[in-house]
Amino acid sequence: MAGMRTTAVHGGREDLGALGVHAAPIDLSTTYPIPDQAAGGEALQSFADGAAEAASPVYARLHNPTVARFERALARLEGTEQAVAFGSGMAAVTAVVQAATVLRGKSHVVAVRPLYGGTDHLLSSGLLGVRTTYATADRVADAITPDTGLVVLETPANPNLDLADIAAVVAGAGTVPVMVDNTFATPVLQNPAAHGAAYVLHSGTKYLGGHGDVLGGVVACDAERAGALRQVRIVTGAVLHPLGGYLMHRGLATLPLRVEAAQRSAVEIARRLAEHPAVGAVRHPSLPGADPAGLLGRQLRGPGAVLAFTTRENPTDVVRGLGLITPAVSLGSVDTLIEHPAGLTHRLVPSADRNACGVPENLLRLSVGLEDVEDIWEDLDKALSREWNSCDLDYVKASSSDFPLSVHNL
Ligand code: MET
Repeated sequence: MAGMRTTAVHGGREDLGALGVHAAPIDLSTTYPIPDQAAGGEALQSFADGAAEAASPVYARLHNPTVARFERALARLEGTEQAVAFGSGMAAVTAVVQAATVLRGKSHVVAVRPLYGGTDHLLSSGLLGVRTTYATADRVADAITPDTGLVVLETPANPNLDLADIAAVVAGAGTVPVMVDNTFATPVLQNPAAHGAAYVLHSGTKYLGGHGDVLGGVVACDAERAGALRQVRIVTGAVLHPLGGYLMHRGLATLPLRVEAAQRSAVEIARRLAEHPAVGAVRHPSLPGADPAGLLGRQLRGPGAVLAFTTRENPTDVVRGLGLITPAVSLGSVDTLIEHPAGLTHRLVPSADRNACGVPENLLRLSVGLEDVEDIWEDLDKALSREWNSCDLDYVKASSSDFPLSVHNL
């Protein structure tokens, strides 16, 4: 079997030699000529029934060959039979919830916090017609009811890098399928399907695209579940644009190298932040005590390149003092990004719920990019030291206990 880097480069390119091209073709057709109306009707019916391919794509909402290449490549990296791409990560989450609940006559979801704030908000809003019970990873079994259609887990978690044992959550879920958001780890560092996850979700906007210029989502799973996801995608129209499919497919070729390089810098930045007097707690799987269940090496092949830390001063003032690092949501881009979860990515999660799952007001999330590590550190150190030098020492003493790292409520 080919190695990860080889699969990343060659996945979805199997037919290019026969086509006589080197770069994957981009098919922008919205509709396809159907000389034989009956055959076109049969193809349409096949897609409506969930087929991955048919004699003609018929219409771009049903199938797109460029997007299908990206899907095949991602499925190979995740070790699943198939993958289904969507116009955004949130469209992908929505389709999984719809396929696992409404399509199966269920209306209850169990979710482990923290999750990306948009996912948390979607699940708690009731917009999709489901009720959600939030449980800690070790209490999932207690929250399951006969009406539960899906368990939702993100590990490493957005934004605080909490780690969960996927196989243990799958065991707790019993016959209920588990969706794991694998956006932070990428298939380079973790393959949740190998640990029993039924759906492996990515916001492709992050590491898969990798350059901050494409919005998309993708779900890797078995062929049967992929068929149901395609049925949902066809009816709801939550498709990925072919240019998005092309860019995410292209991004996969360099994914292992980008993740490995950013991860090396993140380990160093995490170590230095942990010693900085202006920093409270640092969350990164590489740090001592961050992986009590011993998941590194068993489930997670590396700690990744996203970290989080609390500041002893106002976090927005720290961000204001940065010059090189980009103040922005999202992650997994070539440049280092920093954001304030309580104010941005997790703003729509009630503050009491945020605090209960280890996302305090003074937490900053850092997605370490591909710059020289010394330049990233110089920028961070300067911004942190400026705040530290001007801060009130009484305040520092009073807040030195930091935040409870692993306090969650059912
Ligand atoms: C609109 S908030 C955004 C995006 C992204 N999912 C993140 O965690 O940063």
